[in-house]
Amino acid sequence: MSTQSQEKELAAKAAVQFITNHQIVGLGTGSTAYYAIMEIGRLVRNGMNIKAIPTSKHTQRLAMEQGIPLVEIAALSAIDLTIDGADEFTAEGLLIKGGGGALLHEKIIASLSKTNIIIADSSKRVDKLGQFRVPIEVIPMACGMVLNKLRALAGRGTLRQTNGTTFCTDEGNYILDVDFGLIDDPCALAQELDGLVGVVEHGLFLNTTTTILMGQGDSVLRFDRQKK
Ligand SMILES: O=C[C@H](O)[C@H](O)[C@H](O)COP(=O)(O)O
Repeated sequence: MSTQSQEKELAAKAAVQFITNHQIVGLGTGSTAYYAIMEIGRLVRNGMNIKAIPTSKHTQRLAMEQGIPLVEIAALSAIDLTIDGADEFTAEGLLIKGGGGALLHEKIIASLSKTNIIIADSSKRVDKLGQFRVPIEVIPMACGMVLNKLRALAGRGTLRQTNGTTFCTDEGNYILDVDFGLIDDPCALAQELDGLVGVVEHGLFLNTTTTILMGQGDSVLRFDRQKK
């Protein structure tokens, strides 16, 4: 296993220790969240009693394979704890997410969660967000219009493609991956993006994180931030 994978697994296993019996647990999406789902599956098979809510169809399939009991989001007013990955994070708890295209569900689940634990390997830590392009989920017919508007915000976007076809989210929307350079004021940018017609959601997660657990070599570093 590579060092990066080891760091992901270490962070994931450390996060799973925060789960207690009878909790509703949000399950993130991506290669780091994968390790958390595997560990939760193991604990459930050993008798842990929780219900989980997945952040994507992919995670839903994984959780079902692991025998993790699932609950519908419509049945919930709050989620106790969510464990999810990130594409970039700062020690202050600012994130870029959506590299896997699940940002909309992830943001909904994060906003419902009393505690959000982000798990990552050490390559994800940055001083300033923006090296990773910001994923923006858009209504397909509004793509061209949104790309033009983003240019006015100094954002250079490309429509996400996978294996030669346009990537579609679980909701049937498209993703624009947008380069804003290093982002001096993520809150101001998030406000601009929130105001763009045709944008469904964006990958700037600025006030949801409670704690970040980052694998580094053989250890796990913890960064805490209070949810506003
Ligand atoms: O849409 C995907 C999610 O935001 C992921 O949590 C994020 O892309 C990190 O994924 P990974 O753990 O595979 O780097």
